[in-house]
Amino acid sequence: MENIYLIGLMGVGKTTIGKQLAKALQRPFYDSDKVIEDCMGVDIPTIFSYEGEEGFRVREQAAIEQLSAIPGIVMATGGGAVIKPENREVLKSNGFVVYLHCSIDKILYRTRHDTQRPLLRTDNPRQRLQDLLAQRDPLYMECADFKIDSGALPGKTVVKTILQQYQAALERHESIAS
Ligand SMILES: Nc1ncnc2c1ncn2[C@@H]1O[C@H](COP(=O)(O)OP(=O)(O)O)[C@@H](O)[C@H]1O
Ligand SMILES: O=C(O)C1=C[C@@H](OP(=O)(O)O)[C@@H](O)[C@H](O)C1
Ligand SMILES: [Mg+2]
Repeated sequence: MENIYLIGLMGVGKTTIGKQLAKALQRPFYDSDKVIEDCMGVDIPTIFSYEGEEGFRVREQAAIEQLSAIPGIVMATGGGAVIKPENREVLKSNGFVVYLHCSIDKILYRTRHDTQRPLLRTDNPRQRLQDLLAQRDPLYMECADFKIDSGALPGKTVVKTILQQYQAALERHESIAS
């Protein structure tokens, strides 16, 4: 319960909002993608090109498992973290899971100059995002303690709302435990 995990499609703002949340709570921040890149010494597109998505998923699972053992952290996951059932169990059982979502139009706009997301390197990124959302939305929903639109609201409001929901969940948790 102590940790906060951010899940959701590419470009919804997990990394950005996660950093702000951690700062507000004075907690350590980890981004599973960055941890994998730092560990490998290469970027995500390079890992995809050498090891494929499957190889990346194995590394992602290991990173999420290791990071989740650190108490009191805020972690931004990669958009596909929920694919593996093992990750879903780790997220659900170790923290407060926040599902960030926003419109596909907004994601396309935010990622229009991006070169770091191999899954968006396609002729039709809109279709790719729609397909990924259809596959993953039920998985995000399975894990989520709270879902919030990170496109319609200013970042500061998103952070403030998540903090309120997290505090309320902690209080509920403590009253059940006592
Ligand atoms: N609330 C926001 N308002 C405007 N731009 C944002 C917001 N959140 C994120 N962005 C921008 O959108 C892009 C994707 O954000 P990022 O945090 O990397 O998303 P994710 O980690 O979910 O893929 C970045 O360029 C970031 O600066
Ligand atoms: O949706 C996905 O499968 C992915 C999302 C990326 O993270 P962001 O969601 O932070 O962009 C990164 O993990 C990798 O490119 C795969
Ligand atoms: Mg990210």
